[in-house]
Amino acid sequence: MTTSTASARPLTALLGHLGGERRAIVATILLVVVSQVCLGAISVLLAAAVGHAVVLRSAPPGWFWVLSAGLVIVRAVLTWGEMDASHALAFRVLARLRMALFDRYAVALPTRRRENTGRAASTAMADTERLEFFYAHTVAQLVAAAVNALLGLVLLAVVEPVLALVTLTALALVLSTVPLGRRRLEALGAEMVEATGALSDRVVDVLGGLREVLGYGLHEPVRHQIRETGAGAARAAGRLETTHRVLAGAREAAVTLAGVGVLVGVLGRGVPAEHVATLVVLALATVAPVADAAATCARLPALRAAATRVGDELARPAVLTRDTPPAPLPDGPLGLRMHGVGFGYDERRVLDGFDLSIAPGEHVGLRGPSGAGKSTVVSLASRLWDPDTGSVELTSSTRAEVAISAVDDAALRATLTTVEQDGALFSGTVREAIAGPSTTDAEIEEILTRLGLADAVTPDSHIGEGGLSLSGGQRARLRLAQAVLRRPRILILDEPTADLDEASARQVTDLLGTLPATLLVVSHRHQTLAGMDRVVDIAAPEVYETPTNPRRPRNHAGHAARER
Ligand SMILES: Nc1ncnc2c1ncn2[C@@H]1O[C@H](COP(=O)(O)OP(=O)(O)OP(=O)(O)O)[C@@H](O)[C@H]1O
Repeated sequence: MTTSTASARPLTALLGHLGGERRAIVATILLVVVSQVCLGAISVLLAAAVGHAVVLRSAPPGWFWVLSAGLVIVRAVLTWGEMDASHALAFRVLARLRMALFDRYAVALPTRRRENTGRAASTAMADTERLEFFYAHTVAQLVAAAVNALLGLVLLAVVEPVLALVTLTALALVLSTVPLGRRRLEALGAEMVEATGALSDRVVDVLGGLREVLGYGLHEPVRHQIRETGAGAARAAGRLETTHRVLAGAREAAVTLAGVGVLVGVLGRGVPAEHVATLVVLALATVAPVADAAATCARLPALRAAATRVGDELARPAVLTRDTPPAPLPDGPLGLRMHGVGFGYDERRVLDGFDLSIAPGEHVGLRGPSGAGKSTVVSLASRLWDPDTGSVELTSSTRAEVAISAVDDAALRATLTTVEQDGALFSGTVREAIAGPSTTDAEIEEILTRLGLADAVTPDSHIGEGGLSLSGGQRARLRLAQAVLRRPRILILDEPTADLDEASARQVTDLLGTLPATLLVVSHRHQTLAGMDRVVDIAAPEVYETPTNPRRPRNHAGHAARER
């Protein structure tokens, strides 16, 4: 669910997110304006040369060639510079818009509520690409057409006011095509953006669930859905193109009218024959760029729809807030305390007044019925989301507690590592997938051995996209290895042994028992929970089990007695 900013000027509103690029946009506009005027001047000079040669049967004077050659050189340099500048600007605009969106997604988390990420992806990828072109090229084109038209009209008015009047009429006709189909273009543009968003949703869904498509034989229904959604997008695009073509025809007619009108005016007013071509070309050079700009304006509704979607995404309410300045983390072992935590997805409450306190260095298990909210506790304890009520704090034996929301994000991630139930591994080698910046191969080999993976993979083994070439249990253990190699002070694990056989689960439990980190482990498996100092039942958090792991030396003296 997004909150619409409903900005009346969505394209202008996004300028606020382009920061330093506004200067570059102005510079590109200046380049394009001068380049456009040069082009107009070259066309008019050539027409003058032709008129001179055909009617007077003589070559134009020397200054003419010098001026023409100078303009051609200036235009060539400007075109080159403009291409260079506007391409670079387009990339930077794209990067800025995407970074602004990703920054917002990082605190607004579309996945927190059951939203389809395809739409967010479509906005971040496709809409931003449409807009990149607008800020880097279109604005400059519109301004250049306006300046060029103004100069052309002034020149024509100086030579012969009637010609300026005829050209002005043609310009008015060209411009009248802009509001002409506007409502329809707006509706069709919004429909097309909506339809391509829906298509993106479907495609992202199917790509994410390819195995299910194969496993359940869903080819036909999936194909049908994509075909239908694609056909909807194609129909919207088709209607949009037809409207554009009709309007383009009207604009061509207006440009032709300008040429013919000026020709008639010139002939009627007895202008010398050698100037006829010059004046007709001047009129055409005045009107044609405006016709191109009008064609661009006709595409603005689709761009406005894209800008509205980007603006809406950027206005998503944050579910993570950042305190500034960030609070420093205490040194030494850290504990974790959740106090009176309440949380719900949309209207549905999952946690209400939830309390959990883990002493520095303590290993705590969390269990409870399916759907009771254990993974939600993991997300809140890891600060992937913020609670609606209550607090989550990091505690230390030497300093006052620090609200987890007050800790700088990078410092928090270096301190607290979470292994989620369905977490992903990146493709590449085992080393690339699991090693931290200073991890040695010896450390990787040691942990692979301890987790029973050394026979299956080496640091150089390729694991495929998302670890596809591994079994589910191997993937789960590699994700654990990745977390352990980061040497976090707090490690939070959601079902680390769910995919494992007894022997592998025992290896994991044994490894966890030797970790100096503070541990919170969600599990349904008795054997895994038995390795913890203490187990909390989420359904009855006030009832704490007695320590189940006499093998592990307790390094959090006093805490357990206090809790029980
Ligand atoms: N992203 C989400 N959007 C909306 N509701 C959600 C979301 N994630 C979980 N829920 C709902 O919140 C409730 C708690 O889910 P959670 O995954 O925390 O339970 P759990 O105790 O970890 O379950 P399990 O043991 O089955 O993994 C469930 O009813 C679930 O449907």
